[in-house]
Amino acid sequence: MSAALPIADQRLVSRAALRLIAADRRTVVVMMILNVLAAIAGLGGPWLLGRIIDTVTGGQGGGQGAGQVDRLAIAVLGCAVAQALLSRYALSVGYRFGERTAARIRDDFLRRSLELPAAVVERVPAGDLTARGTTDVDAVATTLRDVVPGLFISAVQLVLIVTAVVVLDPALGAVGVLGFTGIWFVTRWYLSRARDAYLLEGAANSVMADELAATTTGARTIEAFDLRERRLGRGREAIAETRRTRLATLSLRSVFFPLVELSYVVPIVLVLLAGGWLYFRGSVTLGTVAAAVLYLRQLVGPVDNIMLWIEQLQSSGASFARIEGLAAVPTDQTTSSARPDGDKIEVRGVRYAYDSGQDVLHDVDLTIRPGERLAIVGLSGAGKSTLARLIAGVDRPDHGSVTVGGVPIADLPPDELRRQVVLVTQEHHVFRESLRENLMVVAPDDVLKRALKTVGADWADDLDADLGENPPDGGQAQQLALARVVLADPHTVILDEATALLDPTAARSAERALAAVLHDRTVIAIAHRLQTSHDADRVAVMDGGRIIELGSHDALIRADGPYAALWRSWHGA
Ligand SMILES: Nc1ncnc2c1ncn2[C@@H]1O[C@H](COP(=O)(O)OP(=O)(O)OP(=O)(O)O)[C@@H](O)[C@H]1O
Repeated sequence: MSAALPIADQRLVSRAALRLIAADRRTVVVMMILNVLAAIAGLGGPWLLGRIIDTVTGGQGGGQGAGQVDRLAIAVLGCAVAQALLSRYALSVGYRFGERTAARIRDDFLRRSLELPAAVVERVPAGDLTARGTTDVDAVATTLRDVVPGLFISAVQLVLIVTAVVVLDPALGAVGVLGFTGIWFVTRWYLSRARDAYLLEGAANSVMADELAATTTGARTIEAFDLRERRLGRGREAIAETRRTRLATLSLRSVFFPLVELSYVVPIVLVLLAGGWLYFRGSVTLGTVAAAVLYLRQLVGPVDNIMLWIEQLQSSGASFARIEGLAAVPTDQTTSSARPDGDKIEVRGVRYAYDSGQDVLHDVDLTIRPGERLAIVGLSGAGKSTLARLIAGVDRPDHGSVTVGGVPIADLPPDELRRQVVLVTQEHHVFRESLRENLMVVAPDDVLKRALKTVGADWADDLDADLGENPPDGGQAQQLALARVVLADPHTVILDEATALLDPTAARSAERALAAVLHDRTVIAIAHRLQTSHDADRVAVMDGGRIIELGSHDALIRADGPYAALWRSWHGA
């Protein structure tokens, strides 16, 4: 168990973000044009106010001056209305862009989750995939919808306002821009720490989700083995770690925002000082100084938003890196284009270890002849299920090869693999769908019903029955899984405790029925019952990750080796 899913590096995240923007580039262009127009309209106000001040201080009294001021004031109002309308329109275009892009991310996540090799999904902590698919996807979707459009507007406003101050008076513009450099250093300090801190927070969330999932799904086991205290301890540790990582990001924010607040005052004070000095020297008018200060005051809005959103971008950037991490999972699908030549399965010199631990299979050699019935027996932990997974193409051997018709089984594309080998274990998933959809194939009703009947599923007469509302019990789910195998009709079926959840009579009848359907198929059965190995053409005896005996039941009994001993112990002799 356990290796967590990878996290995408910054290069992959940037590339993914550019891909999302490119996918909706027309909207992005419209958004950009609307924002530029809105920001230009916003620039009119301070400039016109500066002109009003100059008109009044220039001593243009009387009717002519008042008329001029009235016209300027109406223009200020016009600019404000135009800015509001354009911004509103830009924002709604932005929201639509955000929602569409969020839907794309959700869609990609679902597709990538489904493409993950089964062996990877089995080994990653369940909470990790769940947290990425819920908390992380939601965080990115919210950011895309609310933050990205706003950030865009603010960035355009920022550029235009700074340009306006410089055009208004280059000297005052230079002082203002100089005053804002403090924010640059504060932001750099924050950004250099924030990504790692948010990644740690995301990882802690995953662990907590995993612990909670394990506690809820394992409720029965916890009760049976009195593991309450131990689970509580694990839960508390996970909660404490989540709190610690959240406090770390919180403390970064608690330094960042006050420093940003302070940085706003600096450029205004500097421009007032420089403006006053230039005014008394007669280099600028009072209106120009007032307009420059108003512009710098206007900068506070967009810069404030950008700072706030940079913060949110950090946390959702970490979420996006976790979502994109799925793309970095090696899909292991070196799908072979070669088609198997025949149905013979060959296991040659196979060694295998779980997660780079110790080998649990050592130099296993086995040839399975088409149409034969092979029973694999051995004590618990001998390696039977591991060998079954390799033959089913779920895992790949670390050394050696497992092939069908000369092609490595794990390299077969999923559709081809399903036609070749199907592994049936006691873990069957029943989807919250109709019985018909749960059978996984499109076939006429009578074919589906015949398959269900074959495996003794007499309860399953209504193909439209909603299994989400009336979930089948363990035995019924097992019959459903066996019916899926009958319908998939592969040439090799591996049964690993496939009937363990049925009562002995039902199990015997399901096995017999299955044997009838699979009479010309290759069947590999991990044998837990005497009858299975007795009825097999050959029996492979495993011990300590090796095949130590191979032959027919009769021959092995005659040889009086480990199988004969096992057989006697099964008999209770
Ligand atoms: N997912 C896993 N991660 C790590 N080790 C594993 C995993 N599954 C099995 N093992 C180890 O591999 C070895 C072989 O296990 P395997 O399940 O193949 O044996 P088995 O003969 O099928 O046993 P059983 O009859 O109890 O199912 C055992 O030592 C087991 O602990």
